[in-house]
Formats: sequence, structure tokens, C-alpha cells
Amino acid sequence: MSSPAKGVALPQSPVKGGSPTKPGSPLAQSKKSSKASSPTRSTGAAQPFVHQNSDDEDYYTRPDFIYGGPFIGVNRPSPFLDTGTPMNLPLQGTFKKSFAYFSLKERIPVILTKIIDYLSRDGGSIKSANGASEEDLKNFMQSVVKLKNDLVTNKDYDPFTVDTANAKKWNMWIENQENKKYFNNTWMFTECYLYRKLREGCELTKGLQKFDYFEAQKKSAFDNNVELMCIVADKMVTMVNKSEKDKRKADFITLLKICLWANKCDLSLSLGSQVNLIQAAKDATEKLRLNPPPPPPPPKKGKKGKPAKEAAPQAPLVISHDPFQMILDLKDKLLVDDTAKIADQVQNKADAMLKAINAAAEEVKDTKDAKDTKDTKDKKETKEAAPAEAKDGKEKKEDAPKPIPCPAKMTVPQAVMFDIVCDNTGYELFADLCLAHFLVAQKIVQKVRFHVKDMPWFISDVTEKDFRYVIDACSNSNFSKEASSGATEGEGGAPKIIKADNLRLLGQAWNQYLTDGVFQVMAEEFWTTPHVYRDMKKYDPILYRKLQYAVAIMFKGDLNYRKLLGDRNVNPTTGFEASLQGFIPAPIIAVRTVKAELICGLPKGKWDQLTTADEKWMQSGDYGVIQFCPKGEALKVSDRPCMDYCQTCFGVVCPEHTDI
Ligand SMILES: O=P(O)(O)OC[C@H]1O[C@](O)(CO)[C@@H](O)[C@@H]1O
Repeated sequence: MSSPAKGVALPQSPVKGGSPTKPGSPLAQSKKSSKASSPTRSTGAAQPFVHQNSDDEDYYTRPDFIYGGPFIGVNRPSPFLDTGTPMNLPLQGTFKKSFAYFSLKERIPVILTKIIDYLSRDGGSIKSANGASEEDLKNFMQSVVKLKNDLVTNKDYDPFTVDTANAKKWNMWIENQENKKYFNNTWMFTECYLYRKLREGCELTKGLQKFDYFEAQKKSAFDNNVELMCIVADKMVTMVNKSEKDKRKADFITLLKICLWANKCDLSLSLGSQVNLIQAAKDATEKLRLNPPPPPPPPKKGKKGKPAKEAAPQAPLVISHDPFQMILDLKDKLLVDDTAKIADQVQNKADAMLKAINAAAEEVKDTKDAKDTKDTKDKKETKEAAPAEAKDGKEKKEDAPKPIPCPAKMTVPQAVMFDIVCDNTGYELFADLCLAHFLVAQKIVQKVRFHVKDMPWFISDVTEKDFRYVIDACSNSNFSKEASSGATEGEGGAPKIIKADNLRLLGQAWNQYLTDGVFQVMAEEFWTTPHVYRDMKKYDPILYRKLQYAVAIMFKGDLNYRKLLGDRNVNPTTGFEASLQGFIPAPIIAVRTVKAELICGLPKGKWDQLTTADEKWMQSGDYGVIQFCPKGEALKVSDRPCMDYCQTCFGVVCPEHTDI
């Protein structure tokens, strides 16, 4: 990992004056606490105070100029604390033992440096692929260099200068921030700002408007995991034929877990380095070999008349890269498993929703029939009264387009829909598509809406272009390879050949689903704003309402999880529903491998146990949760109709919101 650019590294000299460890201060408490019981879980809210190592020494001790008088050295209180994130506070770059601080100080500068390297190394091909000029490339590169320097020197955010409605909104949000410095504001705001600012660098050029600086990495990530996709595709064949209840439930659960572990494949945590699950499995096996788990305890003797308890199974010593075997191998790393509840309740809710939709359609039909009968009667009377020549003319049949009622008035959706708020492209998106395909094929739902990003985001997040790329790449794959060691062997012990035949079929089916509107891709602006989800209603009520039509919404990955929890270090034993802070447009499913220091819904003592074993377990992506909140806000006739209401649709037929 390279350090921040020369000459701009954050200063580390001691602050003059001020007691660094006041009794009762967060730092004092952290010093008292042992490493294992984590200082930050027992502290109260952090108060800014002067301490020894300020990351912004210059600013906090810079002399004040008194008009007409001397420069006087003052010690301002520094917000930097030598702790992790205190409980219930937002993750923030001021907590020097937190992953947020480490990310801003070390990880993101590396990500930005890699973009700069890429631009200088592949400038020629970037220019020709985008029709961009040398000037465009130079300007973009300069903007990335400046962004990196501003970050590592903890400057104030720059306002956006590109003339777009979105940039104006960002400027307003920046203006509303109490802290405008990269490290001093919330990690969420700063991180999102950085990715948005990167985009602006392209928007300000003529020729790089559509340039995706992460595209090449995303494409390689797809190629690196095709073998896994072929393995999953072969199994999918057995999951899509209409099956009986128990198998359907078991397959639903399996696919949720495939979706979970696919979330290991993000390029942001790996700083853009390729994540190859086959290699990762080999590395994990090697780790186990060097540090094997203790043998399971001997079976307990049964009480009088009762059979002896079975011995606990030996923890696996080889981690397979076969995604289905991986589910079993990683069983203990799945910290919260609500999959059975999800499978049951999504099915039940979907059945109930279908009934309501059919009943509503029946009602509309009855009204229409009654109207048609009346119309026919009226017409007949008019005809009889009409002049003779008109009676000879043929009757014109009109094919009225299917109206979409005003979304503000609609309380029953148009179809049973499942929503996926996507995270990473490549293998993770492939896994999400498999789950979506399964839900449609088993007729649990009629439609799946995929929510993707409207700009390159956190390196590997799915954009609309990536979405189509993955489907096309699956349809056209001609992968064929002898299975790597660790995968299932073929008949008679012969090496198994892994082929893309079924993967191609899946890709073709998905293309058809897209054409038919069974799969829908939506790239709403809200997903690339810095707002956490409890604020969605305020910032994007229309999206909130759209989500309310879903039978359930699956939020993928770590960043979505952070936004669901308000990016706060909540108490790890707080329940999932309470942690959502009122954000329940529909039942919520969170499927996330743990890559940031926040989690909820853990059993008592689990967090301490994991932290004792490995202080950094929350940064590794090795653990996962699949959590469920079955509640959803009931759909009422809206008291806050959408912006088009009464302007163009007049509450009858919506010309705008065809995605509902
Ligand atoms: O792709 P995911 O699962 O959202 O992870 C994104 C990564 O980026 C981060 O937001 C940090 O930059 C982490 O939370 C996580 O490591």
C-alpha cells in the first residue's frame, strides 16, 4: 500500500498544552479498557478535546491574527480522538483507530493513485475509445490529483462547478454540513463526495462524459470468476422447473446464501485488486493448514435412559471454491441467518399480493364491463337514430393502451415485484440475477426491479452499462476448463470439465426477461447521494413510494448496509428493525459480508467473542449476515403526491412512472 503523496502526508507532531487523557474522556477510557473488550463499545458520546497527535496540526494550532496586534498562538480543540468509533456515533475519519480513518488516510488515496496511474499508462487507448482529446485527459487527471491532495491534507470540500441540477443539490448539501473537512465530517458524506467529485472531473471535459474509469477492472473481475458462474449455472437448471414447497424453500435459501458470499467480490475493499474466489479459497485453506481449528469436544454422555449426544462436527480443513460447498464451509461465519423466515414470508406475502392484484383487476373489469354494456346500449340507440349511410360503415375498434394509474392513488401494485438494490457487478450481480430468475421461474413473483448506480461508484458497483455487459457476457461465454482442484470430480474420478452451456442459456433468458419487462433496471439518482436511508422519504419521496410496491427489497452489500443503519456504530445487539430507524417502505432483506465497523442483531456476547479472537474481523469481509425485517409501511393514498401529480396526469393515468 503506498503512502499519501510526498509532502502532503498528515502531520503527526504533538499538540502543545491540554491534558490528553482527562479522566472520563473517551481516550482515558480507551486506555483503561483491554484490547479485547473494545474501548469504543463502553464509551459515551465523544466530546472534542485537545490530544497528543492531531492529524490537522496546522489548522488546530495555527496562530490567530488579531487586527492591529500580534499573531497569537491558540490551541483549538481538535476533533481527532485516539479511539475507535464511540457507540451510537456516525463512522467518521476523526476516530483514529477506526476503519473510517484508515480508509480515508490509506485506502482511498491508493484508489485515487491507481486511477492516475491508469490515465497515464493507458491514456492513448482511453482517448481513442472515448473520442477524447489530450486536453480532456490532462484536465481529468489534474482533477484526480487535486482530489487526492485535498483529501490527504484534510481540506474543506470544494463546491461543484459543473452546471447540472445534481451538482446544485450537492452544493446545497455541502453548504448544510456542519463540518466541511474530509476527515471531520461523516465518513459516508466524504466517501460519497469523493466518488461524485471524481465523476465531475469527467463531466467537465468534452470527450470523457461517458468514460468509466473503473470499467476495465470490472470487466476483468467478471472474467476471473466465470468458472464459478458455470458451476452455479449448472445447478440452476435443477432449480428453475416448478418444484414442490420444501424444495422451493431450500433452493430459495441456497440462492440467498450464494448471493451473500458473492458479496466478497467487491473491488473497493481490495483497493481495486482483482478478487478471485478460487484463489481466496486456496488462501483460506492454507491459513487453516498453518493455524488449524481445535478438534471438536468429545460427545457428551447421555443422561439415564437418553441417548448420548452426537459429537460436534469437525470444522472444515479445506475451503472449497465451489459456491455450494462454500455455503457449508462458511456456516459458522454467517452470524445472523434469517433465510428460512425470508423464504416463508416472501412467499406468503407474494401470494397475498397476487390475490389483491387479481381482486383489484376484477373490480376494474366489472366497472369496465358495466361501462361497456352501457356504451353499447348508448351506441345502439345512437345508431338507430343515425342516418342510413352511417349504419353501413364498419365499426372502428380502438386498442386503448393499458393505463398506469396515478401512483399517488394506487394502493395495490401492478404486479408482484421483488426489488434488488444491487451492489457489485461481475459474479455478485450474476448471483443476484440467479435469485431473480428463480423467483420468477417459481412464480413467486412476476417481476424483479434491479436498482443500479447512475455513475461509477465505489469501484465495482453496478451501473446500467455493467448490467447489460454481464448479461451479454454470460450469453456469449464459451468458457471451458478442466475443473481446478477442490472442485467436484467428474464420473469415475475423471477430471470434470466445466463448460458455459448453461451459463449461456441463463444469459439468453435474462435478455428475454429484459425485453419482456420481467426484469427492469432502474438507475435512480438517490443511490449515489450521500444520504442514509432513513432520510429517503425526505430527499426522494417518489423513490420511497416506488419501493413501497415491492413484496420485499433486498439490499446487497456493505455500503447499503451502512446506509440502512444510518452509518452509525449501533449497539451490536440492537435488533435489525430498530436499527433501520423507521426506514421500512416494504419488508427489508439485508445480505452483506462485513466490511465496515457496524453491525446489529448479534446475540449477546458474540461481538466480544469475535473481537477477542481478531480485532479487525469487521474489516475482512470474511463474515456475513442475512437479516430480515418483515414489516413494511402500508400503502395509503398518498398525502404527498408525486411532482407530476395534477400537472400532467391529473390523478387518473400516469404518463411518467412506468416503472411502478
Ligand atoms: O461493495 P460493498 O460490499 O458495498 O463494500 C464497499 C466497501 O467500501 C466501503 O464502503 C469502504 O470504502 C466498505 O464499507 C466496504 O469495504
